[in-house]
Parts: sequence; structure tokens; C-alpha cells
Amino acid sequence: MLKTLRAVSGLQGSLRVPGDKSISHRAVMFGSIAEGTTTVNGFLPGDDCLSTIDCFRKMGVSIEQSDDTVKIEGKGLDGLTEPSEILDVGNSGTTIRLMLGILANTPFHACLIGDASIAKRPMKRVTAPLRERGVAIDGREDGNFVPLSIRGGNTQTYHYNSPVASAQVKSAVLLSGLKAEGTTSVTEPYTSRDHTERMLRAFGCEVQVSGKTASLKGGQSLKGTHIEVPGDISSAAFFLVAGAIIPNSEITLKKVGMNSTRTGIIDVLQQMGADLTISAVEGEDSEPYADITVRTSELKGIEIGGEIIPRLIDEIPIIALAATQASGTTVIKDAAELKVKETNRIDTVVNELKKFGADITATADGMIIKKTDRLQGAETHSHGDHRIGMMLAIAACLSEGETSLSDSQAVTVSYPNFFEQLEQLQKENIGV
Ligand SMILES: O=C(O)C1=C[C@@H](OP(=O)(O)O)[C@@H](O)[C@H](O)C1
Ligand SMILES: C=C(OP(=O)(O)O)C(=O)O
Repeated sequence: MLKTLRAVSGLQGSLRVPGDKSISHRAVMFGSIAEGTTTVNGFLPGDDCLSTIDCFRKMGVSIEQSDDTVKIEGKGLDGLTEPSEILDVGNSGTTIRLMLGILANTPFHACLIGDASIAKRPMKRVTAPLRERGVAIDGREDGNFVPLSIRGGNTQTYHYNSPVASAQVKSAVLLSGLKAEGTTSVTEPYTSRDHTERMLRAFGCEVQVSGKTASLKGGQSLKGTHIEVPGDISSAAFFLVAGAIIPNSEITLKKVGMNSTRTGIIDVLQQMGADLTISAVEGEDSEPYADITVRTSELKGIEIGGEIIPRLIDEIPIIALAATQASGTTVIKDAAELKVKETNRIDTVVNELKKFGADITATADGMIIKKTDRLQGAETHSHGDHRIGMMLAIAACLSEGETSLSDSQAVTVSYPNFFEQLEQLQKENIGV
């Protein structure tokens, strides 16, 4: 779908962003393999999480979903049934990689596919450790790409030293050890998001974390529970940046997830000089959250790299847009992981922002961005990548003249009501 967007005179108002995608996926997966009923509030009804529901239904799990509430009749890990159909994960890397970890425990055969973007994303990072611990997996190019097939079972003690800071890799390996004889542990170079560790505990499992190593003993079972999903900080990021860079703006985002493995965007915006007010953090014992208010700010360029990268990896497209409005130069480095997301997000960010006249250069592991006085409306394309689509829409709100955005519906992967909420903030602004 092609959307036409124009500059706005400011964004004002308050809203609740949709539920966290990472937490929503895990609530469905863990609820499915738990014994007893799990209920979820604040679920993200985006395409990716609906793909997760679809896959677990195909393994015999009864899941009722209506908007942001979900009820799952867990079958226990041994109760999943061999799917007679192919499990299609759509556009979702989290679904396929975490599900492989779960399927490493089950003795049946399953075949997994996804869309054109998933077909290009590397799966060896998960299939190699699972194979190493004895799981039968095959797929295109020696198990690196979909279609993949898996038959799990009979795993032993296993330690994996992950070369990448990836929560999908860490989670897949940990989950593959749920029925193992002995302990499964994963060490990563920098700590990635820890929703799996936190939520396994909420389902009654013991998970140890020591420095950059997470481990769990095999033979544990999950017990159905209730999960409250906070707002997704990765979705909030679009309005945090919009509020900071669009003149005459003040936006309050309610109940945004504040898990410290995800708050790199807040640290970066504060370092850049953004005017943010954060309410007292609640829910510290599970997934913390707070309300955040952002006001139009003078930003300055900074250097972003090292261990903060996994704490803001999905926010780099919108951080790049913020950097076009920041004085001096912003350098983003150590972010080569961007190349294996829904698109190569170094290339798509650089190529699309250049269309607006931005001064931005791709590097091997990031980008260098200098301030541009006024972006100019352009003909842009999401390339089917939700985060690129939303970043371009915010760029359009700031740019002189008209911007067209092709394939704008890609945003429904993580933010089904993004354009409605963007419009709501403009209406509030002009007092309609
Ligand atoms: O575990 C998760 O829920 C996610 C982990 C990250 O991917 P990597 O594990 O590949 O870094 C992130 O980019 C993705 O959006 C969600
Ligand atoms: C990379 C992302 O998701 P996934 O890996 O689950 O496709 C994302 O949401 O930006």
C-alpha cells in the first residue's frame, strides 16, 4: 500500500503503544508448552505474534486470541503433537529461532518455512549449536536457510559459547535444554535481552544468570500463569524520536517496558540531549515499565557502539533519523547484526535516508551521520521492513513537501495501529 505523508506542525498528546513483541511471542510459546492455562493481557496482535499463535495451534494447542488478550490451554512439552502442515513463521525471526529450540525437545518431525525475508536470514546460528548437541536438523545450504526440518529428543548437558550477542540464539539453546539430561548454558559476548530468563521463572522454572552466562537444569516443567505485557519500547522509540526532533511536540507514552536489557534507546537519547521525563518504574520483579514524556529538544551527535548495541539493536533505524537532526557527527559502530534483520538495515537505512537529502554513509558495521538542516520529502520504500517503514513515516513528518511510502502495510508486523496513533497525535496538536 502506498501512503502519502506531509510535514506536521507538531505532535502532542498521550498514548499507549502496543504490547512488547518479544514478550508476546514468549507468552504464547511458554504458555503452549506449560501445564495448565495461561492468560495474557497486553498481547501484541501484530503479524509476527499471530504467526507464533498459528504455529502452536498447528501442534495441537488451543489458543483463543481477541485483540490484546490471549488464553492458552497449555499441553506440556510432551503434549505437543506432530504438525501435519508446514509451520509458516511469516516474517518472524523470533518465532522460527525460538521454536527450533522448543522443537529440539520433541521426538516428532516438523518442517518450517517463512516469507521472502526469512528465506534470506541465517539460521545456522541456531541450527549449528542444536546439531552439535545431537538434534537432527536439516535445511537449505546445510541447515542455514528455510525450509528447515527438525526432529528433536535425547539431549545431554551442553554449553554454548555464542559468537553473537543474540537473544534468539541464547533463547533457542536454553529452551533446547528443557528436557535434557543435565544442564544447558550459554555465554554471549554482551548481554542480550533477557525476556526468556525472566519469563521461564514466571512459569516456575529455575534459571541461573552469572555475568554473561545463563543456564538451566533439564527436566523442569512449566506451569501455566498470567502474563501482563508492557508496551514495546522498540515501538515507543519511534514516538520518542519524533517528539524530540519535530518542533512543537510533547508526547507521553504510557506503560512502556523498561527492562534494562532494552533501554539503550533512552540512554542514547539522553546522551544526545533529549528532554525526557520518566515516571517511577513499576513491576520490577518481572518486566518493569514506566511512563515516558518527551519534548522537542536540541540534539547533539554522539558515538554509539560496544555493549549498548544489543540493548538498542532494533532502534538503530530511528536513531539514524534522530542523528540527521543532531549537531555534529553521530557514529554507529559494532552493529553488523543489522545486516541480517528483516532487510540489511545498514543499506536500507542509508539508501532511504539519502533520498531525503540526509548526509549519511554506510560503514562495514554501522553508519556515520551528519546534521542535515532540512530533510526534503521523497519517494521512499519500506522494503517490507516494519521498522524502516515507521522510521520513514517519522522522517516524512519532518520533511519539506510530500513523501510517498510504498509498502507501508509492513508496519503491521510489530505496530498494527501505528498510522492511526501518528494521526491521533497530529489531531490533538491542532485541537480537533
Ligand atoms: O529475542 C527476541 O525477541 C529478539 C531478539 C533480537 O534479535 P537477535 O537475537 O537476532 O539479536 C531482536 O532484533 C528481535 O527483534 C527480537
Ligand atoms: C529483527 C526483528 O524481529 P525478528 O528477528 O523477530 O524478525 C525486529 O522486530 O526488528
